[in-house]
Amino acid sequence: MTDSDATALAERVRDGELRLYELEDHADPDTAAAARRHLLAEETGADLSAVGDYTFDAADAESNIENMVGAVQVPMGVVGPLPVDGGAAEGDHHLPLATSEGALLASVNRGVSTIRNAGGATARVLKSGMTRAPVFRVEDVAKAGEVSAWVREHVDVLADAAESTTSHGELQDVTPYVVGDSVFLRFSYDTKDAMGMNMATIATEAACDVVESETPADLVALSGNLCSDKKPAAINAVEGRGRTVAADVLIPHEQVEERLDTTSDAIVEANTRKNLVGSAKAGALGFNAHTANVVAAAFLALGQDIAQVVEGNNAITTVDAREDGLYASVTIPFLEVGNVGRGRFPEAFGGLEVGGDNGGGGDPAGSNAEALGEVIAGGALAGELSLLAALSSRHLSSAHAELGR
Ligand SMILES: CC(C)(COP(=O)([O-])OP(=O)([O-])OC[C@H]1O[C@@H](n2cnc3c(N)ncnc32)[C@H](O)[C@@H]1OP(=O)([O-])[O-])[C@@H](O)C(=O)NCCC(=O)NCCSC(=O)C[C@@](C)(O)CC(=O)[O-]
Ligand SMILES: NC(=O)C1=CN([C@@H]2O[C@H](COP(=O)(O)OP(=O)(O)OC[C@H]3O[C@@H](n4cnc5c(N)ncnc54)[C@H](OP(=O)(O)O)[C@@H]3O)[C@@H](O)[C@H]2O)C=CC1
Repeated sequence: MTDSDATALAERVRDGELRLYELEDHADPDTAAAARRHLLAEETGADLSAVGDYTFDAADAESNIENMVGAVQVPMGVVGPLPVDGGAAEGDHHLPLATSEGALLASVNRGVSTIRNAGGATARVLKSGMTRAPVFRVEDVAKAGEVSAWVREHVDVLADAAESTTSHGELQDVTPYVVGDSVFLRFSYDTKDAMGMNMATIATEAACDVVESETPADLVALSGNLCSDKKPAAINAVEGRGRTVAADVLIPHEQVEERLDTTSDAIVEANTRKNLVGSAKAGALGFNAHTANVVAAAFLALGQDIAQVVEGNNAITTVDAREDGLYASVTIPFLEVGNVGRGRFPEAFGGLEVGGDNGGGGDPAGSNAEALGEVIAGGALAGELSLLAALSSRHLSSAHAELGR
């Protein structure tokens, strides 16, 4: 690619000959991106040289982005080693976290070193199922009842149709929900080592064809918002979505005092009044301090779908001053993670292995993605412990003044 190629391409857009989004039909993806940067810089006066200084071939991102201009760079750090005794994860793990929030990594790292010193975290994926819930229109509630009954009696027929579109996914169940003349069918899939949103959507569309041909239901929208993707929703908090994962640890009281500069009782009171009572009064769906910080930073660093952090924030943090130590847990009802699939854009993060191996070779199938979920849950637990400690020892603002400014 030469700059003159990009400039010439930009000229053709400016002259109205080409549309901005069709430049890859006329030049290689890197030149197309350069032409868009040229036009954007000209219009805005912005210096886009850093945006254009990316290290991967733009062609490798073609299934991840449209109208590409370049790449954004976010500082990435690492916390660990975090020992995780998981259902899938085992041993010590380093968790990369990408963020622009000063003090966050120091805090999570403090929680990690406290957990490590106490012998490590235990973690388990308690349920796994990626959901897609199309909405259908019917004549009336009598027909809605008829469609629901048909669906319940023909899950196997729907599974045949759905599973014909994938060589990995398995339909677990289909649950009908009715509101007047609307019927929602919440399909849940075992997506193995993939996060599975594309898989579930493609498979569900095939199943919808069967519902429309066999029942009086007419499909209105392939996603009826009861899935519920990228929106905080109680159905996910109760039923789970993606991986439902929990992590916990028991920290001797003296280690709480030595490493977190506070007491177990102070942490318990802060969690009760803040994460439980405060969240309840706020009408929050999640009862935690900042699990979204760790989920977002891990998703960014590991090429997950960053919009699905919405779900990761609906965690519940519990702490209890037991006789033999401070018991702490984080339960994340829906963590949508995967180790395989184009959506992860491995070129961006260099295929860092976290939890299980990168890719789809989990044995049993799905265990790589489960291990990733367990390590992220362990990181979220570390972040909860450290922030609760900082709040109860009154170090929050000083930490951010020192590290975040
Ligand atoms: C900042 C600290 C950790 C100091 O805490 P400290 O105890 O003074 O730190 P320390 O120097 O004694 O080191 C203790 C451990 O911290 C780690 N550590 C210490 N410094 C670093 C560093 N530079 N880089 C990496 N790791 C670091 C490190 O692990 C070290 O242990 P070691 O490994 O040496 O045995 C503490 O004051 C703290 O955690 N404060 C809380 C800050 C925080 O959690 N911020 C993020 C959340 S704020 C937010 O976005 C959410 C919020 C608050 O709005 C949500 C809500 O509403 O609640
Ligand atoms: N479509 C939508 O409505 C939405 C899509 N997304 C996007 O979806 C993407 C994630 O969806 P996802 O389906 O995971 O991604 P991909 O479609 O990118 O990849 C998943 C595919 O990888 C294949 N595969 C290969 N090996 C394995 C294995 N061991 N386990 C499981 N699958 C394997 C499967 O193909 P096969 O099925 O052919 O066997 C599977 O469908 C992200 O980019 C996200 O942003 C997010 C929200 C909504």
